[in-house]
Amino acid sequence: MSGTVHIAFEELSALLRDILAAHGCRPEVAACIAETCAIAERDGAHSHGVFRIDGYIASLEAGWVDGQAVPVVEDVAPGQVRVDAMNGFTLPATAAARELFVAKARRTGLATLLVRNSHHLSAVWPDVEPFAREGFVALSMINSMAYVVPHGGRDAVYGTNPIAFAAPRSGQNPLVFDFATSALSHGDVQIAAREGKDLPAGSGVDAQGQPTTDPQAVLDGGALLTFGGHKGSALALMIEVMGAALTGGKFSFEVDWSDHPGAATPHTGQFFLLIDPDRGATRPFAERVETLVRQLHATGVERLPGERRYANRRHNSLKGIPIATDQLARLRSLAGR
Ligand SMILES: NC(=O)C1=CN([C@@H]2O[C@H](COP(=O)(O)OP(=O)(O)OC[C@H]3O[C@@H](n4cnc5c(N)ncnc54)[C@H](OP(=O)(O)O)[C@@H]3O)[C@@H](O)[C@H]2O)C=CC1
Ligand SMILES: O=C([O-])C1=[NH+]CCC1
Repeated sequence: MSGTVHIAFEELSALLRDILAAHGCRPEVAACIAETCAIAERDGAHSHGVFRIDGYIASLEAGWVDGQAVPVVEDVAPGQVRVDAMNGFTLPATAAARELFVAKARRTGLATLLVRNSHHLSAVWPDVEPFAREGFVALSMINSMAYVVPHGGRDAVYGTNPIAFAAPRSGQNPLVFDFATSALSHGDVQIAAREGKDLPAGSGVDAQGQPTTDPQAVLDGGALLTFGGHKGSALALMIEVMGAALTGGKFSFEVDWSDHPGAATPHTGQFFLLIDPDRGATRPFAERVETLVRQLHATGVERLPGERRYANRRHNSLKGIPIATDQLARLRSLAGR
């Protein structure tokens, strides 16, 4: 049986960077994906941590995504930036547009960033949290691949379509949440299948459209449901509109990787909105957010979204990130070490 070791964030990030570089990513691309993947592992978001490295490699090896792509940034309006990721990953595309995007939001009070022709396989809160640390309210949405049946429909049309939100707090880590609009993320279904665990009732259907709690039945031609019935379904709909129709990316149901067996990175689009709260009517905004948080605590709320991740971050930054020894050995061999 494999034991567990603890590894420093920088060491894990460097290891993942070497793996991605060894599989065809240029250095800047490898660096930003490795960092986000290591952040997810450090903060305890295992569905989008090192477990995803095989998906990145599979998409690169299948020729589905271009690890060498150089994104093209377009300055289209006073409050709007577009990026064509050129069939590369989303993270380097947003990194390339970041400076212009932030400058526009500062100048005009708000700005949108529309990324298309891009592949996203990571957790979404690392995309928005840094903006809140710079004082912005940030929102992001991404559509993915058709794994989710719309409420009232028969077949999968939507992706697991996550939404992420971040806002500054006064003297505290930003208020952050992000989640899939499906009952579960596809990553959690894969992990449940690997660990031989059942899914919660009401999260998925099998290939015949019958309710199932068997993760393998969901993976083998079945589908997920949206969370919260028609309400989650409406959010998933909005994310298709914002992530694909608005950005110029593909709808989740248009992602066709049948010619690229093994590919695992959805080729769609990502929407970002930044708002400068200093242009709002409440100043200081972050203090106003604290008034709400105090009321939540007063009514007995002990856990705000994001707090588990911040606690994991504090702990694992001190003690190291736990990782199974056989998984670490495998990562080292993938890096050619
Ligand atoms: N790139 C992509 O296309 C996709 C990415 N994803 C990513 O997968 C990850 C997991 O998604 P998902 O499984 O839906 O999210 P989770 O259900 O794990 O978490 C959802 C959010 O709710 C918070 N939360 C969870 N439980 C509680 C609680 N009891 N009280 C208060 N807050 C709570 C979490 O905070 P905390 O983390 O602090 O617990 C988090 O912000 C996300 O990071 C998402 O971005 C998902 C789908 C597609
Ligand atoms: O877990 C998930 O649902 C996904 N993660 C990246 C694409 C879809």
